[in-house]
Amino acid sequence: MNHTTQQVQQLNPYAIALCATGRWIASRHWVPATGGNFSIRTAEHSALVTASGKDKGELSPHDLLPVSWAEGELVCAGQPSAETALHARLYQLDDSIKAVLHTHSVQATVFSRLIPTEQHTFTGYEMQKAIRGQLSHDQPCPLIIFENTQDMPALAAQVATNWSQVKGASALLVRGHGLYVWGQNLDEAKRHLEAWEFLIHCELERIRLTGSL
Ligand SMILES: CSC[C@@H](O)[C@@H](O)C(=O)COP(=O)(O)O
Ligand SMILES: [Zn+2]
Repeated sequence: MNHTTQQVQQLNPYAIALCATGRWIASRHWVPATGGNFSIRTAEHSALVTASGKDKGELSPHDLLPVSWAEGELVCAGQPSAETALHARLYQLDDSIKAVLHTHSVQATVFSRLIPTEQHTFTGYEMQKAIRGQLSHDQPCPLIIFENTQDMPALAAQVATNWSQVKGASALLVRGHGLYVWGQNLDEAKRHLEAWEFLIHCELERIRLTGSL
């Protein structure tokens, strides 16, 4: 990145907003040890994606790399997140997705390893209404769990194959790994993240106290 591009990125409102979001997420202890990654859509076939290996609580705007995709090919000048393929696939699957946030919280990681099935349905929590499309605590709120892999294009393909089950929930869990959420803008993605982390935390406590899945 040349000096002029770097200066432009310092003033990029998308990049500034994602850095602030990273500080907020890190303050909740949801992205330890460089875990997690974030992106925000900048046009139909492009997004800013966090650079790989950064402390996500200490991002500066030049750690947000422009990534574009066309006909399945990812193009980026630097080294974007190792999980860029999944971010890009989510944007391709749903035009209304404008931001994607991925976290590695203790609660999501432990919860994903306790649940043996491919889906867990939340019900009875008022907080479910913080999620787009959820109108009542009584409305079942499913969360799909994918098996972890280091092959990100394969995970992205799995998500695409199962998209009809996933999209209503605005989130997915990767077993032993972490949570992905998305939204129609960055604020909605943040709200979904906070709501899902809360719901997962509640379910984990319920399972711990009752011993029942
Ligand atoms: C701390 S290792 C975590 C990584 O393997 C990965 O899962 C992750 O979320 C962060 O990868 P990154 O390439 O920095 O975006
Ligand atoms: Zn991760």
